Amino acid sequence: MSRKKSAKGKVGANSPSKSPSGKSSGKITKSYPGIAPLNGVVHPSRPPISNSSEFYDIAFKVMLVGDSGVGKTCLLVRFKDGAFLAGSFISTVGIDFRNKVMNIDGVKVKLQIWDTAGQERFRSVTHAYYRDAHALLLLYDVTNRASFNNVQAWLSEIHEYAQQDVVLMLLGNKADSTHERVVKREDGEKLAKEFGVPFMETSARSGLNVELAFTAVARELKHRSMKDPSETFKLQEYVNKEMRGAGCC
Ligand SMILES: Nc1nc2c(ncn2[C@@H]2O[C@H](COP(=O)(O)OP(=O)(O)OP(=O)(O)O)[C@@H](O)[C@H]2O)c(=O)[nH]1
Repeated sequence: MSRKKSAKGKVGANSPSKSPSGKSSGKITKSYPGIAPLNGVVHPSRPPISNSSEFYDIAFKVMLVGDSGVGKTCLLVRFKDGAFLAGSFISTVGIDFRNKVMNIDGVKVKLQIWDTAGQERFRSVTHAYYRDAHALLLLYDVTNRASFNNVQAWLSEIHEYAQQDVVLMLLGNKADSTHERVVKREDGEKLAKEFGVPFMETSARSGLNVELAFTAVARELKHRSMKDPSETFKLQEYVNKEMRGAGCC
């Protein structure tokens, strides 16, 4: 698979966007064409529009944020294509997205997942996208202490630019890198607890918890949008239960 990332960085310029794998994934505009109205308005299996090729009932925008190199693009590619982008690291330029439709208890939930550039120089570009995000996955790299130390700064940024009720989850990525690990799982758990954010470790390389992270977010968003009082959903409890079930951690 090509390791080439989107290299346009012309957000709002209506230039065709390239996915991390080099495939076209649609146009980048701030009006997000092809996405259902905000706050999870339910559509009776609406037909595909714009660049989406699958039917869905509800759609949400999810953003991946965190320092450069923590594995945002790799996590997205693992989730979308089930593959790992090995090889030399090429930083994302600007912002890009890919769609995935998930079946959550018979409801087709479409996630439009935005992969942002972690580099400081693109920060003003990504700020513009926070406001429309329904969920944010904030990543750090368990082999990079600085990326963990920066989590607090990312949370401040999120509080400043994102919606107040945005679904948020902290992910400690590269959990496969046992020898290079410098951030313990307990440290991630502690920090997450401190800020009241659900947490889990992931690995884009091995696939550990990647599907689970997106499924948990999709379930939370679906639950919120359906507002079914008979059903309660607690993201962290769901994640813990699923991980125990999988014999993990
Ligand atoms: N061992 C290991 N390496 C990973 C994992 N995820 C990503 N990497 C590697 O980390 C490097 C950076 O990954 P990217 O996904 O490009 O990082 P990013 O967060 O998108 O970086 P920016 O685009 O600069 O924001 C690449 O060399 C990947 O191969 C993982 O789970 N395990």
